[in-house]
Amino acid sequence: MSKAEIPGGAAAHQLTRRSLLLGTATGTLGAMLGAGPATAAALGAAGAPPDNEIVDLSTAHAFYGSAEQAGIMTPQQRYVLYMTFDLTSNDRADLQVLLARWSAAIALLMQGRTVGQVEPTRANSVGADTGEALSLGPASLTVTVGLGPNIFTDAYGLADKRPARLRDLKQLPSDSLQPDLTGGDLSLQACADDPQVAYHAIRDLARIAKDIGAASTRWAVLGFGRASAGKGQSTPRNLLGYRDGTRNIKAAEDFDHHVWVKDGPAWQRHGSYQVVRKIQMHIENWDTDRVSDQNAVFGRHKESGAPLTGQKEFDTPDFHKRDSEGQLLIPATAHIRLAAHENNGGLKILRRSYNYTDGINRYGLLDAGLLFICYQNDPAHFEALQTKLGASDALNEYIAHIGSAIFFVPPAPRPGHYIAEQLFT
Ligand SMILES: C=CC1=C(C)c2cc3[nH]c(cc4nc(cc5[nH]c(cc1n2)c(C)c5CCC(=O)O)C(CCC(=O)O)=C4C)c(C)c3C=C
Ligand SMILES: [Fe+2]
Repeated sequence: MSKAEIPGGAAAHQLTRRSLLLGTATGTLGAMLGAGPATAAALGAAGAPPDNEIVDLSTAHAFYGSAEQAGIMTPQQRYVLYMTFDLTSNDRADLQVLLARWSAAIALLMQGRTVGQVEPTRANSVGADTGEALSLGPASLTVTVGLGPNIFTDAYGLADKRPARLRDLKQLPSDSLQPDLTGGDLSLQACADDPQVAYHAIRDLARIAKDIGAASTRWAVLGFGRASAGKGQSTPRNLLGYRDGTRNIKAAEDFDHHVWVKDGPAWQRHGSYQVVRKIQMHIENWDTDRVSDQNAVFGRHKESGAPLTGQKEFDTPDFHKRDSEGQLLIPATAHIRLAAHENNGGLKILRRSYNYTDGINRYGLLDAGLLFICYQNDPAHFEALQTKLGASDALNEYIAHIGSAIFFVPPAPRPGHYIAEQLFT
């Protein structure tokens, strides 16, 4: 995804204290101050340095210009605000206006601009933009729009336009879905390196939907600490303490083969199917488990991220290797054995997940988990993996799938056009 300079003094913005966010304070400050006790203390037991990453909050991604919408192949930003919406109007013109106005607004937001005046010229009128992202910079914001299965019905005259593989997900083993965390007619995935920038984008887009009378909010999750890595990124950790994203899709040919839709009408090509699962973690139970057992759950070492058959994070797992007693080193129920493409006929999905927390539940326990977001050119690929994981994954003892949704993400519009415009022609 291309980086673009923002108009109006982005370069000046670039090196202000606000515009640079340090990946790990100990790591980057340690390097600036010289290696001292703080840096030494930050080294893990394995002697590995912390993951340094400097985030440039003046980076902007382009809304127009790529065939695909931003926010899928884009290097993963640090935060997400993910929200789904219910349509509140049966008039297809309202949906059309919503997609047109959202497209224009997203193009501005991704440049770090407002969607309208914060302080209107007529002082006694309502601001078009809520203002909380003024001067925060674009922060690599991407907003990705998804269309849910219920849009493609006779009610909107769109029944014959439904993408071939868009349908509700089938019931899956391990489903503990809560209706208020499930479904939606539209989705917005706003990712940014500043959570306030992501929040502002969704808030102001929700305002536009309400203003038109086209859609209302359904469910939302604020995610942090990206739990998977794209090309060129170091692998972050999920809330169970494991590196997540080591064997994620990174190569362009894998995107072509597994992520982008290549068939059907032109308006669907370069689109993708977005599947989202809100997965709650039983963190206190996990924290009482022995690390050897935790390693067996994933089939990887906690600190290094190496497979149990290797030494380094990116060593290829050997799913046949056994110990001297004939036991598989990566157990039969290990998460990576069940999910690996080698054991699923070559099937791969793109994971773009985030950690989340909802604070503390009514029992005083940590209410947190993983907002699992994945992209693939056929949602049956997610279903195949989750059918297997839901039935046998050792991880199931520590997680519950409580939310779920599926959307078709159309390609990016050409300049001067809006998302999914061809639906209405
Ligand atoms: C249906 C697909 C998947 C769900 C749901 C899922 C949930 C989930 N995963 C982790 C943590 C890890 N997953 C890892 C690897 C991995 N996971 C999936 C799929 C789903 N995970 C795949 C396809 C893979 C790659 C397997 C491989 O090829 O080896 C890993 C290991 C590191 C990595 O490669 O990313 C971790 C750790 C959690 C915590 C979770 C639900 C809460
Ligand atoms: Fe996984």
